[in-house]
Amino acid sequence: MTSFVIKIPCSSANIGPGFDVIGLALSLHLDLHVTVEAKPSSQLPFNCAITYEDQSKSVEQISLDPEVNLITRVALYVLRCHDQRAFPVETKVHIVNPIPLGRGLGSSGTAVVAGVMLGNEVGKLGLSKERLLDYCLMIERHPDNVAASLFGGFVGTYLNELKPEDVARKEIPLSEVLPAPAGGVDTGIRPPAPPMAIGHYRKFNWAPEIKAIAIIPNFVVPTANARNVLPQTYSRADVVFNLQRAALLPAALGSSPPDPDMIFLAMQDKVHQPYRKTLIPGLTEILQFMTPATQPGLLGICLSGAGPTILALATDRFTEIADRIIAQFASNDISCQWKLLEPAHDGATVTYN
Ligand SMILES: Nc1ncnc2c1ncn2[C@@H]1O[C@H](COP(=O)(O)OP(=O)(O)O)[C@@H](O)[C@H]1O
Ligand SMILES: N[C@@H](CCOP(=O)(O)O)C(=O)O
Repeated sequence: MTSFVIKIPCSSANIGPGFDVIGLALSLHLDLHVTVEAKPSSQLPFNCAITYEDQSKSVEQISLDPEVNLITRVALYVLRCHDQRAFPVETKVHIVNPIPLGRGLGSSGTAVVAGVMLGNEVGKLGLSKERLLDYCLMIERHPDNVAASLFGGFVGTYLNELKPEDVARKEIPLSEVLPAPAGGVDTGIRPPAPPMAIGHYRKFNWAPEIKAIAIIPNFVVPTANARNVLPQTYSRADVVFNLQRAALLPAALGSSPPDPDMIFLAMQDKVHQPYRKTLIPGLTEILQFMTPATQPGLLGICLSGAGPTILALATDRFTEIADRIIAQFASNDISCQWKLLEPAHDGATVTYN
């Protein structure tokens, strides 16, 4: 028997102006406890049995069918790109998930990273993390959250300009990458493997004094919906506004001691947050009602990923800051939980028992 644990941090993407570019891995981890037994005890679909421990108090039921569950479906995609049609006999995957679903803390990106790591490990494929990022990008398609979860820390990401034939392969519909479940039947179709080097990342410094407060409202905003409210085109003024702030952000968050006014300014955004206010009651007020001048300890506030979670960066007075944001949500009859998190510098790890 082989057994190992895959650990993946959640993420907060964008950090204000870095829409689809900047991500931060945070200290809330999805764990997969995996065992592979050489002898089958029963006939399992695709040789895989899933158990799921929800520590996130989400209402959504996560499927335990390996063809449907996002993590095992992604693992099967990676395996099938390498001519392995199923998990090795007999794979047991126990998922322990404290990341709230659909709240902007990268639960789906973390699950996709978990899937590629799982496929790589059980298939003994020996793929590098750089190559695994290609597999993630065939599914998630924006690199900010998956690169943070895979590599850890505070990252800037970009997509490479690919050759025309590779562009076509990268843009293959998701339904061909992750085909609809076929009711336990193996269709034998080999899915499209990703082109090489779709995306890349660079780690930035993070000042050790800066902590992340995640204020998590009790409602879901699916990332797809939050992307659908964004415009197709932007004014030059809004693009320049974001470029100016995104260029400052890594230096602002990497400098010790932190400069609160510089960080607050560098976390402003005109590309995604103003449009997402239609999905998150009170968002505009929440992003503006306190500043480092009016709240000691505060450095900056932004939407975490596609929301609805709010990320407040701070050096101290964490409870006070969280309580003030929670009170703002409460004025719109929205209740929240909150967590004090730190950057997770290690990214996704595998530990053999
Ligand atoms: N651990 C998991 N296992 C299986 N599916 C997951 C897991 N985490 C997230 N998902 C899927 O991803 C969806 C949330 O994705 P998304 O809308 O992108 O929100 P988020 O901001 O949390 O990533 C969930 O509704 C669920 O279907
Ligand atoms: N850049 C993306 C990030 C989505 O992150 P998630 O945590 O909400 O999945 C976006 O803003 O749409």
